[in-house]
Formats: sequence, structure tokens, C-alpha cells
Amino acid sequence: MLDFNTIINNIHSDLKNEVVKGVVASYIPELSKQDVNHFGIFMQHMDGRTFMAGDANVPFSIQSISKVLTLSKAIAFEDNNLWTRVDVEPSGNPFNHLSLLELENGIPRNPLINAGAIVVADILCTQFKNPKADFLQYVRDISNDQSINYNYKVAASEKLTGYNNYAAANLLKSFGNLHNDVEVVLDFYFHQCALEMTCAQVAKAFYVFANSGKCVNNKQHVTVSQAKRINAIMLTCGFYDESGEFAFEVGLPGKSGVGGGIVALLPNKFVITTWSPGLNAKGNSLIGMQALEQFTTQTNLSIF
Ligand SMILES: NC(=O)CC[C@H](N)C(=O)O
Repeated sequence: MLDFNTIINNIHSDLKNEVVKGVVASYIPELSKQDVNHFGIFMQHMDGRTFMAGDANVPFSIQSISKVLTLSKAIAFEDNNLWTRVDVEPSGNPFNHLSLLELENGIPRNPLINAGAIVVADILCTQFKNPKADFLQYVRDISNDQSINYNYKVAASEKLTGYNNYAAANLLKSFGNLHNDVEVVLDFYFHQCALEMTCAQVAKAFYVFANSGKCVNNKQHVTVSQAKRINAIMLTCGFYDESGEFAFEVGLPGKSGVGGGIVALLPNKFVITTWSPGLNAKGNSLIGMQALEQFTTQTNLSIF
């Protein structure tokens, strides 16, 4: 039987002293305050066991990890109608790339790049009565944790420097693929990105995708087929123009965020979250990717 506790703690102690840790995101001023030395790992096994190392219980800004959570709610609302407004192909481009969006008539390549997530945010602004409060409640419910909250300073900070996302939203609006006001949708989007969660809370939230759509409380939030599709999109698009590399190195569906978090899962087996704020050139956590590569290589647990 695999000794997950030893494996995770060895990976943590091997990597925590790496000299090259990547660079903390600075284009959102609040995020630049993060200490590059934070490093946490949390594993939630489907048999109920949990394993952790380092800063697994320190909250961080989940940023683009939230795109999977909004996607799951939009799929639950819209099912296959969603795919008329956003595609499911990897973009091969950075998360904030705009020229493909113009070339492809305002249909974003997938829901996990910024433009696609802004369309998903627009759908939730239409479907929810109180978008920010209702989405927060959804995240609290699937995580079984009522203490999760937005970091309002991070949301305000991103809004101040959010020129690229304003450009994406305006482009979507010009193609008729944004139904609500740009300001309303981006206010929601900046807040979803500013959700603050620990590695442990993120792993609990993503349990729903490893468990065929049923959350930790055994409530069905998306169908089995919808959970399959969400995992497929994470596998092919979860790491922007490094999605191929992540599949090659780690071999699990997953999602990263510029706060330095990564969550990955093996359906019916486990969810694992890492947090190390230093990013590589593609905007993914440098140490987090190495930790997950070591984890699946040492355990032989991947979808392949
Ligand atoms: N890759 C990310 O985590 C990007 C999210 C960030 N809030 C942005 O919109 O730029």
C-alpha cells in the first residue's frame, strides 16, 4: 500500500529549499505581496483519508482555479446550450490572449482562458439573482465550509489594473457574446478570481469533479456526464499554453491560477492541491508543477 504521508512530506521537503522558485505575479498589485517561500500540499483521498504538508491550511488567492467552479455552475444551468457561446479547444496561447478571439468572431476557444471565463461569468450574472453572494454560497456548499470568502482587496486591485480583461469583455460585447454590462460581468469575474481558499478547501471543493458530480456532502451538483466534460476541459485547457506539458509531466486533469495554486484529480481516487506562489513564464506555479510531477511519477497514479 502506498504511504501517501511519507511521499507527500518527502516531496515537500525536497522542493521547499529549491533556489529557483519562479516569480510572484505582479500585474495584480495585491498578489505581488505574497511571500514566494510559501509551499503547501493537501491530498484528499476518496476513501476519506487526508494528507498534508507545509502551508496546506494557509489561504491564498485561487484566481483562475475559480474558472472551473463557475464553469460547473454554468453547465448545471445551461447544459449543452453553453457550447454555442464558448468552444472546448485548447488555445495554445496565454490565458489573456486576445487576437484569436477577434479572429474567431467573439467565441472564446475554451472556458478556462480569460475570455471564456468572462462569457461564463456573464451567464452566471444572468442566471443568479445575486451573482456574487449566490456563487459564494455555491462554493461554500460544495466545499462544506461556510468560512470561505472573497478577498475584497484583491478584487479591487485587479479591477484597477484589469485593462486586458476590459479589452476582452469589450471585444465579446462587440460580437454580441456578452449579454450583461461589461462593468457588471467584470465585477463578478474579479471577485470570483479573488476567492481566498486553502489547499485543503480547494481539494474539498474539487472533490465534486472526482466523485462524478457529487460533493463531499454527497449532493449531486452536476451530472456524471457533465463532470466528465469538466474534467476533459481541465485536462486539455487547464494550464493554457502549458496544458500539453502538464498532461505529459503529471497526467491528470487540473487547473492552475496566478496566485500559485494548482489542483489536480484522479477520478474516483483523489484530489491534490499545491500552492507555491512563484510562477514560471507561462503563469503556472513552478514548484507546484514539479511537486505534482513527482507525485504521479512516484505513485504511478495518473489517468494514463
Ligand atoms: N491565470 C490566472 O489565474 C488569471 C486570473 C486573473 N484574475 C486574470 O484575469 O488575469
